[in-house]
Amino acid sequence: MRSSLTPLGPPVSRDRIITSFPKWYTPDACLQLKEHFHGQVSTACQRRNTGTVGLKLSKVVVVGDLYVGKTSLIHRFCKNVFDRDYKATIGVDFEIERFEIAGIPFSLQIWDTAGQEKFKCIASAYYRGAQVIITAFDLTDVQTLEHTRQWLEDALRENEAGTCFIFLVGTKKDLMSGAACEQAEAEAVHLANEMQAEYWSVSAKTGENVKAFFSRVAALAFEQSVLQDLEKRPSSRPQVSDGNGDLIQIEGHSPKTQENKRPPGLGCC
Ligand SMILES: Nc1nc2c(ncn2[C@@H]2O[C@H](COP(=O)(O)OP(=O)(O)OP(=O)(O)O)[C@@H](O)[C@H]2O)c(=O)[nH]1
Ligand SMILES: [Mg+2]
Repeated sequence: MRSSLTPLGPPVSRDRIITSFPKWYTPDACLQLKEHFHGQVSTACQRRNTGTVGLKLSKVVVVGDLYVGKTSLIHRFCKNVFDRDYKATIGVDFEIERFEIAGIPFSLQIWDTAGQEKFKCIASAYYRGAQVIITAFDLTDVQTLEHTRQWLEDALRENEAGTCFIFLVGTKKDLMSGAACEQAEAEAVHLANEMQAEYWSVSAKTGENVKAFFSRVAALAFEQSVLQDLEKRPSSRPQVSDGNGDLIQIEGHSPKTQENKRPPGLGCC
């Protein structure tokens, strides 16, 4: 993960305060099923011992075909607006969204990229250093789902293997209902599992699931950032798990738990 330092700002708005771990959309395609912050993370937050996590920006990159609704999704979350007119993104754009998670400030830098082929080489220059990759498709257009594999491959090529959380997001949920929606979601869940991604259906038009989705993204990125920060610290004593996900220290090793043995971002359901 590549992060940059950002100055402290005014207090975050109430709806960006996360106190408990946000839930997945469906247990059939989710990155982790646990409902609480990692024991070490909770302890670090309580002790305000989260290092530089509160001062950094975590990079989120949103990719997918043109017209699937990437910009609309980001604008719904960051500005609470929806524009029915299509204005193609040219190259890239970004928004910074501030949270308070378990009492610690945390910011996402959300990169909106162009889906149009002619802008692809500009957009792909910004894939590097992503902690989260969101691959978006239009629930009403199955071809856009098929193309997400390629979008993901391109984004992963610019990042270290196993370091990114991957989300697959079906947009325009307001246009789907009944059996057609169930069918589209079932196909997407299947692909999400192949991609080792977490699946969400959202609507930028109605706002359905948009806040819940980004809260989930923020919480997973935050937890990973705190764990990485803790791991980087020199430890004079080795540690063993006490069986509850917390650690007991012994002589001379760095922290390791059941939960962080697998590189975060690889499906762990
Ligand atoms: N009904 C409905 N329309 C949506 C939704 N999200 C986006 N749209 C519409 O879909 C069109 C494309 O949306 P954009 O957000 O501009 O798509 P994009 O993926 O950013 O497109 P590029 O920037 O070209 O890659 C616009 O006309 C939006 O109003 C949604 O949730 N529901
Ligand atoms: Mg756009």
